Amino acid sequence: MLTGKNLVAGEWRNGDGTFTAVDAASGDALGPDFAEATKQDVADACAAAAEAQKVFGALPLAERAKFLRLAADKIDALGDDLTRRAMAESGLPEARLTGERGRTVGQLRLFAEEVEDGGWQDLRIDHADPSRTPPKPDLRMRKIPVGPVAVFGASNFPLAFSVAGGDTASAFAAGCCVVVKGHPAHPGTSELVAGAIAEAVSECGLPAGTFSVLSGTDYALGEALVSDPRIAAVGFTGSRAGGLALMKRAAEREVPIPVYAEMSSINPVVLMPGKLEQSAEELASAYVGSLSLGAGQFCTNPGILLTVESEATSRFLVAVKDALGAVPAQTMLTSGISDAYRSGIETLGGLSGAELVGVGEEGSSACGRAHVYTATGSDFLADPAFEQEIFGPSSIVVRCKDLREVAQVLDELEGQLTTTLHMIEADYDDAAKLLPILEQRAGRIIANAWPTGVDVTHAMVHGGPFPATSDGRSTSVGTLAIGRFLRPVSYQDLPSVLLPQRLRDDARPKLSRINGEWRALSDT
Ligand SMILES: NC(=O)C1=CN([C@@H]2O[C@H](COP(=O)(O)OP(=O)(O)OC[C@H]3O[C@@H](n4cnc5c(N)ncnc54)[C@H](O)[C@@H]3O)[C@@H](O)[C@H]2O)C=CC1
Ligand SMILES: O=C(O)CCC(=O)C(=O)O
Repeated sequence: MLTGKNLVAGEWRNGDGTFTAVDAASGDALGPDFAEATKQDVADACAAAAEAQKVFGALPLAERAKFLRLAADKIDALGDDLTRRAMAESGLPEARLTGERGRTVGQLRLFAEEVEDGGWQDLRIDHADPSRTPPKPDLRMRKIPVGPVAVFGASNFPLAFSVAGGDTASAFAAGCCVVVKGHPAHPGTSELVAGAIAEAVSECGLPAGTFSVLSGTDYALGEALVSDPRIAAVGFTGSRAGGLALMKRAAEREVPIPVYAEMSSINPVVLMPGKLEQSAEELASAYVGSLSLGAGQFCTNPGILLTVESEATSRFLVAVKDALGAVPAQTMLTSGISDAYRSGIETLGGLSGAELVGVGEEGSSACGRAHVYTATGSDFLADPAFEQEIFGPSSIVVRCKDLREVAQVLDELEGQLTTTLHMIEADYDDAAKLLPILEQRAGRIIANAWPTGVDVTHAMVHGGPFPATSDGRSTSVGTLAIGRFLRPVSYQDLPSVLLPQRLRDDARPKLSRINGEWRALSDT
């Protein structure tokens, strides 16, 4: 079924040389050979995207929504072939990938509803007042797509953060054409999804340049894509080094562009004393479950847990050791990622004050073995190396002498995607004192749950201050993500016939801001 070719504006192309997909568990090659996309492919995909942008960016919202829904249907129709290929390439289990497929099509459909709602256009009208000195002009504002977006597929979510993942869905919803740099760890999965979207593009009568997918192993491919003058913004999920390199490239362009990169986060979890006293064993088992989920390959992994030194903390650590003993080693996404995990663990274990709490079961070299370390608050504060993200099933329990030291550690941490408080009512006064710090540190604050697992909704923020993301003012999950790929335009004193339809006096948008007042449809 697979051709190994890249999708360049509707055309399936061979490239310059080939690379091989690898079965994550066995290390065996998976056919066919995959084409390395060329610089010419980048140039052609971007030129076609710029042309297609004129049509796709101007589509009526109902048609844009129809395209998103058809794309979701086409991915659904790939059925188990898609799941099986993603399982082989990523080593992730069937249940996880079935769930991820549901999330992927679900978010395309949610964005379709969001497109139709139109509230994200943020329509504003300020009527003219010729009697004012100086005369006040008529001003009408809406948000429009920024232009073609480059999306870097992530290795750890081969569906929900890849070819048709959240970045692609939100860029399409904003009205932007998309050129994807496919992740070389799952080229077959990428090709299947690319084919589904290409069919939706064609059946909706959209220009073929609306969507392209270029896979390859060479960083030069991603650099060429970010450098292309027709690309207007970038979405990325991956390593801190990769995100920083692409941000630098984007900033050095003749016309710099924004890069929305989600990179590195250790997601601090605080066990408040009242809750820990009551539920040490239960918390330990849930903690080990969260840190080892999906071989720990989540940017929301709870990489650091903070407690206050006590008898309950000792009980918690014993329970963590016991729970870890039963955690099977799980296949990691790539040999590079499992090598990086092993070396990260070795570095952490060698830091002054780090003590091993326990380990999971041992597995093959393709697997990640769960590890939990502990250190005191003062050892942690003495060495910034403790807060390096280790991508995999590991975490560190930091034992602080009191809640002031907990606050101090939180205050010293870099920006995070999430922060979590486990608490009972008796802890609320102390929790209230920590909240201002947590808000400064992260994009999402969680109570009595674990950070892994991100709901795709309207109020979700999957973002946070650097290095969690390159721009803490945005999110890569949920409908708010559309805002990354929009820019505002004001129309001053334009004759009504030349105005965008939704800004005319006879239009009835659901919500708009007229002379500063919010108007719902029923008021107009
Ligand atoms: N925090 C997170 O959500 C994630 C973190 N990671 C981290 O990244 C490491 C490597 O995993 P990958 O998924 O392969 O991420 P990666 O950042 O190495 O690669 C992601 C994509 O960006 C491209 N890329 C990376 N560096 C580039 C550069 N300098 N110039 C141009 N293109 C570049 C790659 O070709 C790939 O398509 C993991 O060991 C882990 O530490 C990986 C996935 C998610
Ligand atoms: O936990 C999730 O569902 C999303 C995590 C994520 O964005 C990531 O690991 O890259």
